[in-house]
Amino acid sequence: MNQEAALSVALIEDDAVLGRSLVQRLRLAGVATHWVRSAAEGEALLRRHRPTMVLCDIRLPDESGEALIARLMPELGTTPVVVMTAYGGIEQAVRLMRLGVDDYLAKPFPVQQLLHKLSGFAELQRARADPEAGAAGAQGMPGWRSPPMRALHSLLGRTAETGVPVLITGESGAGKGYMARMLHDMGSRAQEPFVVVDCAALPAELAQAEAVLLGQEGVGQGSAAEEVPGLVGQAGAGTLFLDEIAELSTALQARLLRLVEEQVFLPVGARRPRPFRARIVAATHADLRSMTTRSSFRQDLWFRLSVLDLIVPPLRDRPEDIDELACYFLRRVTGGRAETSFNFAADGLAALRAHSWPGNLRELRNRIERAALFAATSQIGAADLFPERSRSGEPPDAAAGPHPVGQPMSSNSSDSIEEGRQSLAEARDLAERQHISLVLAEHGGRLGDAARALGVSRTTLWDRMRRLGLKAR
Ligand SMILES: Nc1ncnc2c1ncn2[C@@H]1O[C@H](COP(=O)(O)OP(=O)(O)OP(=O)(O)O)[C@@H](O)[C@H]1O
Repeated sequence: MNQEAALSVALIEDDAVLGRSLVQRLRLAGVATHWVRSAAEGEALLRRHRPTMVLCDIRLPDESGEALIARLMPELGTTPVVVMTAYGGIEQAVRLMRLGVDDYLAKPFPVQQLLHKLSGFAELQRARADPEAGAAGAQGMPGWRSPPMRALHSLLGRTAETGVPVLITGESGAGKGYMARMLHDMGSRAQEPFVVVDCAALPAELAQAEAVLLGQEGVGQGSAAEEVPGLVGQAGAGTLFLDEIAELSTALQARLLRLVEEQVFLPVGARRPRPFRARIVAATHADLRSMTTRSSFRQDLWFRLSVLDLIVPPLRDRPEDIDELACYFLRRVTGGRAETSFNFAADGLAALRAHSWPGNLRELRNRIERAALFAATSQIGAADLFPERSRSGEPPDAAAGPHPVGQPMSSNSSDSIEEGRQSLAEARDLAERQHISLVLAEHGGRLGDAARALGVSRTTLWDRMRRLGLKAR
């Protein structure tokens, strides 16, 4: 390992023999090691010292390592935590990783394994500290600071190499698609195709949908007849990502079940099934479990898909991630010049932290992109990010025609209405237009979701939009 002198481990282990031996071996490898033997001492150590990595035993004399970590996790930030366990096996490891633990070592383990993990974490920390770092750095991986996201990251890492189906659930815009892509990129499938199936956009007619999904044999005439591969075949040995899986028709659910259970698929017109080698990752914001009780989703398929159930928490449940994500989106929109061209004013950051983010990361990204486009100064403030809250709105621009939904409405002051020129009806329509437009943008233009968020029926929303001159995207 390089730069060992800079590495340090906080070791919390009550077993004197193992503790002494680990200290010796780590010091020999040039790793500064602080060893304590109880949870209380561990807590005191971690409050005054931030190591490269925390290595903690699960059974401690005064408190369990699990309880200690659960309590300290919010303060540990991005400091990696590895637990040593002789008991419990995988169930315990999964529970610990849900707490935010980064990895575990089953006793007895070779010290080389520990050193390997340590150097990996050190590499990640260097990448995070370096703004020019690549995919593993802060630019490539923002929003993983909070305990639930750290836990998810650990789970992704552990399962990236396995082929088990994964079901990703979470609110709209929380990052399910992003997570699916990460799972693909983290394993050896990264070199293989990542094929997205938007289940909501498959043709309504079964034969057409089957052809898109499974492919079709004998397309064309006579000897020129050939097989047109479907999305399933195109996935090869990579990942087949089934987005919005709850939208899949009952007939296609049956085809998918065969794919998952038997690892084969039959293109339209083919006599012999083809082998299926890709990993299936499905995502939905719907509650599949309750759909199975209403028989709108097959229970057997749900069981098969949810071997590993990853829940992406909504942004409001991980406030620790907001600042980093906001800076990341700002850097992206300004082509990496955030520090020199744009910055968040204090009230801007405070407003971002206080918002409840019903549209999750998509809403955050949209608001920042819009603010960077329309902000009057290089300091992005609360009014740039939440223009709908400011008293002065923008005038309905008759000449511009209907405003496309999902795109921000201008908050440019030159467009704003001069005080006293608006009738009450105009002011109300303007506020309504802005609000509907924003909620639709937050929900990716999906009328159903936006209607739910606005507390009206789809038809009412559609009517209002028509009357206000708003067009669906
Ligand atoms: N950890 C992350 N870091 C950076 N950007 C992210 C992260 N997670 C999500 N995003 C971005 O946030 C936006 C929304 O994410 P994504 O499309 O994955 O959400 P989703 O949960 O799949 O939404 P939907 O259910 O509406 O399809 C995308 O632009 C995505 O690139």
